Amino acid sequence: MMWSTTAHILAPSLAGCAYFYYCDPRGHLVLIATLSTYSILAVQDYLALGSIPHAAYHALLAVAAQMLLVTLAVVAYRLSPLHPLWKFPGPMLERITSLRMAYFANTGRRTPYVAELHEKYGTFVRIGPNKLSIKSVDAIHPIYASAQAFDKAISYRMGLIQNNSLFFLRDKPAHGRSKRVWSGALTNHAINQWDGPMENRTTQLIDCMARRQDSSGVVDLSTCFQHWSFDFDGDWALGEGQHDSIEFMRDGDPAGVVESGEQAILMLETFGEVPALFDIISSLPINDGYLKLEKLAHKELRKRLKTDTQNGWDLFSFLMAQRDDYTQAPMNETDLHTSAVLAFDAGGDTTAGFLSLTMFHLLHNRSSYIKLRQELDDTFPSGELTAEQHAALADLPYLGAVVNEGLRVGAAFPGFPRVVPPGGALLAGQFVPGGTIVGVPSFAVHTDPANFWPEPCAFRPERWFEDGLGPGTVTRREAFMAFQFGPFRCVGKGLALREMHVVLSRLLLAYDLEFAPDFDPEAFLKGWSNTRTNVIRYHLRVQAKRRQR
Ligand code: HEM
Repeated sequence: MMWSTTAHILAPSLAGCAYFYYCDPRGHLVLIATLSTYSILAVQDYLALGSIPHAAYHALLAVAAQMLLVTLAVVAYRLSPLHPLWKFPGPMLERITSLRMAYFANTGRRTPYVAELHEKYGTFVRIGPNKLSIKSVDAIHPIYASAQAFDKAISYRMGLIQNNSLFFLRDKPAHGRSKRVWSGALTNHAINQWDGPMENRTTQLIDCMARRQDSSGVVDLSTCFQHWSFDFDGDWALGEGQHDSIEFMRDGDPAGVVESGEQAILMLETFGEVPALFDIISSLPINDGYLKLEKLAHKELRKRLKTDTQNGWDLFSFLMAQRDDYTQAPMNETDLHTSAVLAFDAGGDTTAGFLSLTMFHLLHNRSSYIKLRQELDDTFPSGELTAEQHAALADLPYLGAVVNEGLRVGAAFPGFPRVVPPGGALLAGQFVPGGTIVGVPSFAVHTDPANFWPEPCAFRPERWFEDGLGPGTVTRREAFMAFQFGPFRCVGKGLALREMHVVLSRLLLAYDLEFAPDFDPEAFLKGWSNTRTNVIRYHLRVQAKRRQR
């Protein structure tokens, strides 16, 4: 009896340890194996003892003992010198589990926490059992930008949900094919086609702000930016006039679609830290709240797929053309659907967040605001900025510096996770074993005095000019990671910059803006968290007065 009990506990425990050691554990398989083991043990005990409560209880004890043994073995291994990442420093808890990092990702604390860990431990920090954060510009090129840039890590796997849209593709050839299609929709020539709709949408934004002002002229600018961004994204992704339920500047967003998109990203980031748990969570029926954006995108896409407009400049004209191109792997309905959601998540929320942050810093640093307004007034003395003039905004030096600086202080991504190829790699002077997940934390790099000096944490657009903050100004452009580098870099960079240039310029030409009288800048900064996109919990509220000319 004793021998058989020991075998019941030890054999599955050893199998469990071997699985955890050799494989990337899939949560649902672990769950199924545990439940199966429990059932087998319970049936065996029932056949031997003839009592259901006893059999259930004994099996529970045996499975609990197995889980305890596996957990102890895994913890011992992760802390031991046998672990390949043994030599790298990091907090004890992160060496054992990624659960705390997942919690911080969920609460928006992950970015500052990783930056604090680098302050304490230096360039390399073990921030997960098999994960290193490397705060070094030297690591950017080999990990992200080189011809042999590393693959995306399993953090980009959405549990059991199938998602073959560009951002989630980890297979390089498939990713490359998809990227070519998206890139076609985002060339300079393609972006220029959107100047007209962008001009219309920005005129709507100016009117929308006027409509939403309260009696003292105060308006929630963060919400206006979100609505502008989703409306324009709808045009760009699905075609102008093709999405009548994504008109948030006109109709508002009573269903909370924008927030639902943020929630979905939060879920992805949280469980991206513990992909095995994502396998389980993603197979459960989840709260509908996360799916509002998905459902809306799906509804609009179904309508879009029925139209004949395949020769436009919108993303779906390109994606549908690829679907009909039989030299490529076919895009099915699910792929198109996930691409529509990606267009809103990657394009809408990101730009809106950066617009809020950049405008906040401009209003907080009045001299920068005045300099930018002067540059715009000198260039557009009538106060009018037409669609044909959009592209030329890229040549305005102070506007460019303001946008770069907004992206530098706001790009709080905690590190885009990639996998070191088999055989390992030399990164920032240290050998890192194959299979390790690595990332360079952009916020820590962007605020490192070695890369941006003086006042690395302050919003100072002048730093983007030579010696702009005095002799010895350090501005290492190779450390500027806002759009990432290499094969997985942001495909929407050109469009995002155009959007930021146009919206900021039109707003400063149209309005005199300042913080609302009761607006608290500290609360804004406290309420800002980065989960991948910037989440602004305490919205930017401004007093806006139409400028007279
Ligand atoms: C200020 C605005 C934006 C910023 C700072 C930004 C930044 C980024 C970054 C850092 C990545 C790499 C993410 C990673 O490796 O995990 C990325 C990827 C991506 N971005 Fe953007 N983005 C912005 C706007 C946009 C816009 C407007 C679009 C679409 C029109 C877009 C579409 C995408 C897509 C599809 C990817 C995935 C690319 C791939 O996997 O190859 N982004 N973005």
